[in-house]
Amino acid sequence: MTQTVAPAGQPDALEHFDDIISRMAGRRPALFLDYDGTLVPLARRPELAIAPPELLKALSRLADLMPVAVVTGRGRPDVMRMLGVKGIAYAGSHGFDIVDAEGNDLSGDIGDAFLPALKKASLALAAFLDPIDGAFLEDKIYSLAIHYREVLPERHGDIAAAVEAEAARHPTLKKAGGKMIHELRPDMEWNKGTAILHVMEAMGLTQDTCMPFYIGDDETDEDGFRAIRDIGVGIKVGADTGATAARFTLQSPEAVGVFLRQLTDSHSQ
Ligand SMILES: O=P(O)(O)OC[C@H]1O[C@H](O[C@H]2O[C@H](CO)[C@@H](O)[C@H](O)[C@H]2O)[C@H](O)[C@@H](O)[C@@H]1O
Repeated sequence: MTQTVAPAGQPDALEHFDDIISRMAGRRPALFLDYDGTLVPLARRPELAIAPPELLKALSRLADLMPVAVVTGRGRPDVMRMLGVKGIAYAGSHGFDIVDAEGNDLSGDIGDAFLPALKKASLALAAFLDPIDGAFLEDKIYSLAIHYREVLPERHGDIAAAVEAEAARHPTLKKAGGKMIHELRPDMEWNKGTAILHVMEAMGLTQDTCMPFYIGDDETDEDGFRAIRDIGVGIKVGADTGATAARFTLQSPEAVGVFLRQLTDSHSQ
């Protein structure tokens, strides 16, 4: 099932832009984009990872040319507030909360059975983290992020243990990782990859007529790269991408911006 390839140095998507375009072979692109570390650089706290106006403009232009969806670990209302771009789909909480470009719900009640456990875990972990300098809980409704980026390293072990213990108390939840965060999520086979395929189906985007791109930077994005590996193009963001199922890389969110502009230009002619 896991289809991660060795970090032998995936080709750079900007250097191989023409090759990527030629893979479309007459199909229409559909663009799936992660937010943190992909569209915007990582910051000390979630509210500081602000999308610059030129990014908002670029996404708006892209949305006029092709289907665009942001697929993020953030809560959907949060990422919609951060971007505010109309005409694109938003999948929040790793795909447990999705609306299409017109604002129609695409996720139904998929995560609802997990809400009582998430609420209990949220209250318990918020109380545990409260006295720890720099630690905080981000409640994203269908998942929880426990942030420790600003915490002294000697407390990292205590935080990881507390999250493990809370996960053990709730068999319907599972612990996952991220960049200086732990997460608690519903323990079911639903992730960014299944969410992308679900959005494609809901929007009538078939692999005969459409080639999906997924651009992301983190371990949860690997699900997205695996899901589209045989039908589209996965691009991992970062200078050191490690083992990944993505076929191409981009060095930074800035390089993502350049790639998006080139994609716009190549489709507006
Ligand atoms: O799927 P993504 O869009 O990449 O979201 C993943 C997580 O991103 C956010 O946390 C990360 O970015 C923060 C702001 O730059 C940073 O402070 C934190 O250390 C990173 O892990 C977000 O807050 C999480 O909810 C997302 O799951």
